[in-house]
Amino acid sequence: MAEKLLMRALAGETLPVPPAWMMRQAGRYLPEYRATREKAGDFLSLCYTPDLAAEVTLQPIRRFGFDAAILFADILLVPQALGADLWFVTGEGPRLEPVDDHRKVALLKRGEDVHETLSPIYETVRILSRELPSDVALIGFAGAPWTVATYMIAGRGTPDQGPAHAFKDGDSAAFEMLMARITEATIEYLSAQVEAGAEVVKLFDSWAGSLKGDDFQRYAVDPAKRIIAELKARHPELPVIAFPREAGEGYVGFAKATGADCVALDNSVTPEWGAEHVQVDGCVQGNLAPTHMVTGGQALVDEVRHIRDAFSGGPHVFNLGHGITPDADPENVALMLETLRAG
Ligand SMILES: Cc1c2[nH]c(c1CCC(=O)O)Cc1[nH]c(c(CCC(=O)O)c1C)Cc1[nH]c(c(CCC(=O)O)c1C)Cc1[nH]c(c(C)c1CCC(=O)O)C2
Repeated sequence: MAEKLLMRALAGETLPVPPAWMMRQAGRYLPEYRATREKAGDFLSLCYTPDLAAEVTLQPIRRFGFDAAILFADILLVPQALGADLWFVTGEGPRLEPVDDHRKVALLKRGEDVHETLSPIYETVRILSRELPSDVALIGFAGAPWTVATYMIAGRGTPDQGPAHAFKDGDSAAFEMLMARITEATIEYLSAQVEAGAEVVKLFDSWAGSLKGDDFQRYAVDPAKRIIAELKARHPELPVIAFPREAGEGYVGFAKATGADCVALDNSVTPEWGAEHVQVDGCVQGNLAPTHMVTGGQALVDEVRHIRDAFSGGPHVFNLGHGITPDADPENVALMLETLRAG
């Protein structure tokens, strides 16, 4: 069988039709997701029940025929595995026991100890690698250390990552220790996903855009570089997608600086800019605005063609610029794929 389209694009091949998948493709906009989540009881039980997590991973593949499946889990399972209590408040989002001083950081678990909590996730990956259609690639993932740290320090999502910036600037030794603990755990977690059958991994740095100047190098580039180097030492063929969301100028040279095989772009940059400044170094992923999945129509069709054409000169993985939202219409997802593949 010819190699999977996603693997070919990540290896640097320019394809006539790019492979496509969507961030948060298994999610609340799908009635079948909501039904399975109900069966699990709540979001975290869904993440930790391998049969059900595999089921929701497969739902968008069956319904739409994406070229890749992304493991169903969450970036906040790593803090939980490190020992910080995690829960989700319906309609509000995640809550964690804050890790906001030196003592609490020192009490976190180390590296390989995270497997105890995370082993159900590896079982989900094993089920998926058996059950996915042979032409669909399986993507594993984790949060990048800075983004994970922002939730751990504040104990919740924050609009400007203020508590994390204050901790970084106020107690840099404790902050560096926290970043190191998350980095170690992330290497172990992603490596175990690969051993279980993930073919690609993606690092989500959703809040990279709030790191300015030297901080971007130290807390977005350097940890990604370390994680990627260690993963590639253990798994030399493994492609890695990095997503330093809203990095702006920081996207330029990010692949070279970190060793990532593909850089995912959010929709604050134009595809023309991305082609000129980022795709010159290799594969890019992105970058349709998620709002098109709500509004649809001719604007969606035009924008899918625009993005496809702008990136047609090099390796490209078609995706949204951020996750699909719960108010999206599944019909628009089908229209997006049909437009993309119609040439
Ligand atoms: C920051 C972040 C989180 N989680 C994630 C990120 C990075 C990407 C991004 O910036 O969106 C990543 C993530 N979260 C989820 C996945 C699964 C795979 C996928 O389909 O993309 C992935 C890759 C499932 C999820 N993670 C979450 C849901 C919704 C939970 C539900 O069913 O109620 C899903 C499907 C919950 C979650 N998880 C998180 C938040 C802030 C929330 C609450 C907000 C929300 O509800 O959308 C943390």
